[in-house]
Formats: sequence, structure tokens, C-alpha cells
Amino acid sequence: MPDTRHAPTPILCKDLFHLPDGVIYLDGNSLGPLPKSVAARTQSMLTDEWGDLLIRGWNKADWFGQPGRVGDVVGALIGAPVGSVVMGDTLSIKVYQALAAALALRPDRKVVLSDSGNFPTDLYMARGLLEMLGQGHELRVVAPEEVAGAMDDTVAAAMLTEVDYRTGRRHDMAAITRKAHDAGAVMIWDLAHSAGAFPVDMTASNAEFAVGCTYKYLNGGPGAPAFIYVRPDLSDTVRPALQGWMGHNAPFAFDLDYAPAGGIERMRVGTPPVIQMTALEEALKIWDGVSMHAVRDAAVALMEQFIEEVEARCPQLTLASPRDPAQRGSQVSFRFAEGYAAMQALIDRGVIGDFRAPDIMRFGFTPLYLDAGDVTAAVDVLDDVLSNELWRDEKYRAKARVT
Ligand SMILES: Cc1ncc(COP(=O)(O)O)c(C=O)c1O
Ligand SMILES: Nc1c(O)cccc1C(=O)C[C@H](N)C(=O)O
Repeated sequence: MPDTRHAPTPILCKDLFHLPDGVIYLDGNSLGPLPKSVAARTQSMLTDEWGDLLIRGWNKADWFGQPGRVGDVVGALIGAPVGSVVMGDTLSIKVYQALAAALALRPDRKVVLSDSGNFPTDLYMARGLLEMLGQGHELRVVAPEEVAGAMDDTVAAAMLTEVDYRTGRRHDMAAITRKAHDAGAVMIWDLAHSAGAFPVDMTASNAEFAVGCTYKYLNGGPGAPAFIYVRPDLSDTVRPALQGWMGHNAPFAFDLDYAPAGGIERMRVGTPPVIQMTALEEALKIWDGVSMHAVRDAAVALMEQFIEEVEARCPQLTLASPRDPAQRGSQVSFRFAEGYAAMQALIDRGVIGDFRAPDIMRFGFTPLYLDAGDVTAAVDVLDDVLSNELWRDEKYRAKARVT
């Protein structure tokens, strides 16, 4: 049978991105590059909307409806139905909201299950929430491989990031969600390293909540708003912990009592970041007609090529990511004791990846703007840095504030 998943739109659309000359960008898993059209669209938002419309922009440019409208676009990319995703705030805030709402669904249970591969802010937000609730909850953090086995009838909510930000290890979302539900727990997925990287099917997973950011594979820019998904059968009843006026059912009634909006809108909090949301809305147009399955297939091909070439030419590095692409997100990580300095030396030569302590060199693969030639060119530079020990230069030891 022909593979009907593949849309005719070319996956490689490098020309749509602003990429500096001489740069091979392997860090779209941390901050996606600028889609060219975003600059003009943001400029027009500033002058034509904020500038000329002034306060009228809320209605005339429908700034008010933007979090839901953009949420639907993101929803389509993560297999979520219209009206189940809303944008706003940072991912840390959305994690807090999802977990608070999940715990309210299981008041008799006291354990939040997560794993040591989770991004620290998710765990920090969870601990802060549990401390504030003061109801004797426990945050149970196990190794990623132990999550399924740790799902028992004490677990109120399992809160996991699908792809480990350091190793790229990917949980089996469907299987773990099933385990959670079999144990009577609520499931929350952080899709920070999934949305825009490979197909996600929130509906099929049956998970209650998902959250994610849009500045990585969705190219919304630094500080782009996060998203939250609530399973449609719950969205009219979940309890919003952050009861902001924009999630009220009648914000402009200015009622002194809070009454949550119907549906996903109740997960809004305050005034949305309209300039940044406009940049994101424009950036998301890149995905029109793009098959996420085709993106995934192309990303796997690039990752396999990278691993093969690195292992053949750079014996100093040890693969830290799962070898099986099915168990990996869209990044490849290698361990190297001098990884920080080696990454700085690479960046100095135009190959931009990043480093995660203690020894992980991380490379993201985004086939929208990377091809096989880029992979080989990046490995050429890596080989040079390692075989000539260019990382020994003192200038590569200075620790930057943000890595
Ligand atoms: C899994 C995960 N959660 C949360 C965050 C960060 O959240 P925020 O956007 O609030 O900084 C990141 C990356 O920074 C992440 O990778
Ligand atoms: N959100 C970031 C930021 O504001 C500054 C620097 C890095 C980030 C990141 O997104 C880091 C990323 N989540 C990671 O996987 O390491």
C-alpha cells in the first residue's frame, strides 16, 4: 500500500529561515531559528496594530482571541482537537496549572510521580505547589526506566517530559499513559521536546493534560508563550489554580467573584504577550501542509547519519542517546569529559549545539533547515576539534552565564 502519510510539501525549507552565513544550527531543540516572515509580521503588528489600532486592537485585530486561535494551530500539531489547547505564560506556569488541576481530580491520593530525566523547572514547580498545598503530598522521582513499575495506587498524578532534555531518551507515551490510568492516576505530559519534532497524538494517548513550549521546534522565539492541553471531557470542570481574569467566564463584567470560563479558556491567566504571540502565530505558518511524519522520517535519517559519522570519525565521544531511533526524540547526545570546552570550540567554528552538565554535548536535528550536507560538514568540524584537541585553548574554558 502506498504511504499516504507523506504530504507533497518539501520538508527542507531552509530559505524560509534566517540562518547566519557559515552557521550549521544544531540547537533548534533549545531555541528555534527566526523564520524570515516573522520580522515583517512583527513589525506590522507593532505599527499597524499596536501603533494605529491602539486599544482597539483587542477587538479589531482580535488580540483577545489569539491564545485560543494559536492554541488550535498548536493543537493540530500535537493531535489535539480544536478547542483543547490554549496559549499563554511560560511553560513553568503551565506545569503548575496542569499539576494543580490534576491533583484536584485525585484528592485522596498524595503522590506525584516523575523521573530524574525531567527538566528541573518541572520538578521545582511541582515541589513548590506541593509545599504550598501543605496536604502531605510527596514528589516521587524515579529513574526514567523505572516509571512504569512505580505506577501504583498511591499515585495521584504522573508528570513526565516525553523526551529527556539531556539524553534524548523518549518515553512510550501511549504505554505509560495506559499504566497511569490502570493505576487510577492522572497523566500529564510535558511536550517541550516533542511538539514540532515528531508526531504526537494527544487524543490517542488519552492523557488528561499536556503542556509545552513553543520556542524550540515551533520557532516562536525566545520567551514565546507556552501551551496547555486539557482533555475535552474535563475542560469544563477542571479547577484552575491560577484564577486570573482572562480565564473568567466574563472578564469584562468585572465581577468581584471568580467564575471560570467554559472549556480550555479557563486555563488562561492574565493579559497575553501579544507581540510575542504574533511572532509565534506567524512562525507556525511554516507548518502549513507539512507532514509531521515526514519531518520525523527526515530527522531520523539525519540523526542516524550523524551517529554513524561521529562514531566512525570521533572515537573520543560516547553515545549518550538511545541507539534505537524509536526511543529517541530529535536530538543526539554524546558524552565527552571536556564537552563544555569542545562545544565552545565547535560554536566558535559555526557549528552550534549545546552542552549539558556534567559531560553531554547535545545536537538537535530539525530537517526543516538541515540536510545531509550539513551533517557531514558538522562532523568535519567536530573531528577537527577533537583530533587536534582544539578544545584545549584556554578561551573555551570560560563558563558562560547561559549555556
Ligand atoms: C521539559 C522542559 N520544561 C520546561 C522548560 C522551561 O520552562 P520555561 O519556558 O518556563 O522556562 C524547558 C526548557 O527550558 C524544558 O525543556
Ligand atoms: N528556555 C531556555 C532559556 O530561556 C535559556 C536557555 C535555554 C533554555 C532552554 O530552553 C533549555 C532547554 N529547555 C533544555 O532542554 O536544556
